[in-house]
Amino acid sequence: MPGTSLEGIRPTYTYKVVLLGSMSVGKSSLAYRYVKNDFKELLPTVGCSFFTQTLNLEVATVKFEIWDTAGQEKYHSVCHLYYRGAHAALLIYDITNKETLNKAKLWLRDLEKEFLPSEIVIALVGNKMDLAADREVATQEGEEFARTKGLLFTETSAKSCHQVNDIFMAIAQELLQREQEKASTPSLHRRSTIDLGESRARMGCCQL
Ligand SMILES: Nc1nc2c(ncn2[C@@H]2O[C@H](COP(=O)(O)OP(=O)(O)OP(=O)(O)O)[C@@H](O)[C@H]2O)c(=O)[nH]1
Repeated sequence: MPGTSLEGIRPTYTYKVVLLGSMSVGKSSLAYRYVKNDFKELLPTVGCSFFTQTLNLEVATVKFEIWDTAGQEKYHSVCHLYYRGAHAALLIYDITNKETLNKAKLWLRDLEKEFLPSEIVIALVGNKMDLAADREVATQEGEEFARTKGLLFTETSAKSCHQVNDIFMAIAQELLQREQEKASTPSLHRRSTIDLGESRARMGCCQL
């Protein structure tokens, strides 16, 4: 019967996901790997770039709008504009560079000022796992920090395609679970649809 297929009744959720982290940790490479399943040695980001990816899951369609921010220090002051309205954030560091984990902790503090824990899903991501021989950050260190802060955690390699799909899938699952919880407690504020005014503001910010 028309309109009663699984496709017809499956809800669609659009989520803004921001990638945050120091310069050269691999933000663009992770987005590129996830969306294009490819890796390029040079992907410099000026200001901000934008990717979309759609996941057709059994219970819902999830559309990710992935905002890739430049890690250069000069962009840090405008970054709160990028993550405004975000549903999820990937805090990315480079496992071969301890300082990038310290910077990720500062990004987390920024996010904590802007969002309640229930408003955003945050994943801590140690990238460049293929360079484990040059590791400066032990897996346990990232894992332990993520656990104390209630973050999702994984180590990835955009280059060798390790755990890249998995972390985005974990984020999708967590967001959908929160949708279910919200549906069963209707008084809570729903954030699954994109407000057009808000969306226009975001486009403006991307032209910085
Ligand atoms: N070995 C290895 N190199 C990587 C990986 N991910 C990224 N790179 C390299 O690290 C460098 C920086 O990658 P980008 O993706 O441009 O990093 P970014 O965080 O987007 O950098 P900005 O846009 O400057 O903030 C590039 O030379 C990439 O090829 C990885 O998983 N493994």
